[in-house]
Amino acid sequence: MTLILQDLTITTAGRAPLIQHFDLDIPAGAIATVMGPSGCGKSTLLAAINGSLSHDFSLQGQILLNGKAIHDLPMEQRHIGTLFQDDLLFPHMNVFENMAFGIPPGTHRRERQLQIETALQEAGLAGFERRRIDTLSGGQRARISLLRTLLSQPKAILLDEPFNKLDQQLRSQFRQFVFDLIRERQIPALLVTHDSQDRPEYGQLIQLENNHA
Ligand SMILES: Nc1ncnc2c1ncn2[C@@H]1O[C@H](COP(=O)(O)OP(=O)(O)OP(=O)(O)O)[C@@H](O)[C@H]1O
Repeated sequence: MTLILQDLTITTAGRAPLIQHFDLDIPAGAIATVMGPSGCGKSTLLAAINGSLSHDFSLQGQILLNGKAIHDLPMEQRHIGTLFQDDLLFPHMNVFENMAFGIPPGTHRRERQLQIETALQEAGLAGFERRRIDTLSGGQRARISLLRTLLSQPKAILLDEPFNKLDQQLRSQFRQFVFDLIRERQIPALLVTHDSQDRPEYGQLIQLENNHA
């Protein structure tokens, strides 16, 4: 699986292009990092990739996932998982119910149960199925959120500052957990961050400028 961005230009009416002639090639299991000042277009770039770009923007160029052009497909057909600063879990539901949202519809009940159980075991959270989200620690919630994304079998993962709300120690633990799973599953990933410590030791670094001021 590879994610390739080819000659991407993102514009909005009446302003200089936000992103211009942008190229990036992310092989399976690699994590590329995008950094840059506030407003330079990091989140907009991710939105262009996962199909949630606002209609205020226009996009030129190509986005290829495993060789297939996805830039004209609706979000649900792109198979891209995104993790945000907020874990977007439903606090009053339990872990099982939250994780079940990640599993493709039509999956048999027993199979769904097995997938959730296995994922929890691998993450050191065996037996957490019936725990309500609002009784979990920040680190546990972060892990559940990543597991839910992985259950949807994404072909690429976008990380939009997902470590931001965690304190220093949890932050480095969760970062390692995310990086290890991405490498293990051989999924291409794109990380957006303000903090150079969030970068994996390997992978490209792309510095965006603020062209849009
Ligand atoms: N719907 C929109 N229409 C027009 N301009 C927009 C829209 N949404 C965002 N922008 C502008 O696009 C630019 C890029 O925003 P974006 O959120 O991608 O930046 P960012 O690099 O992710 O910033 P931050 O680090 O603060 O999250 C900003 O100047 C923002 O004001």
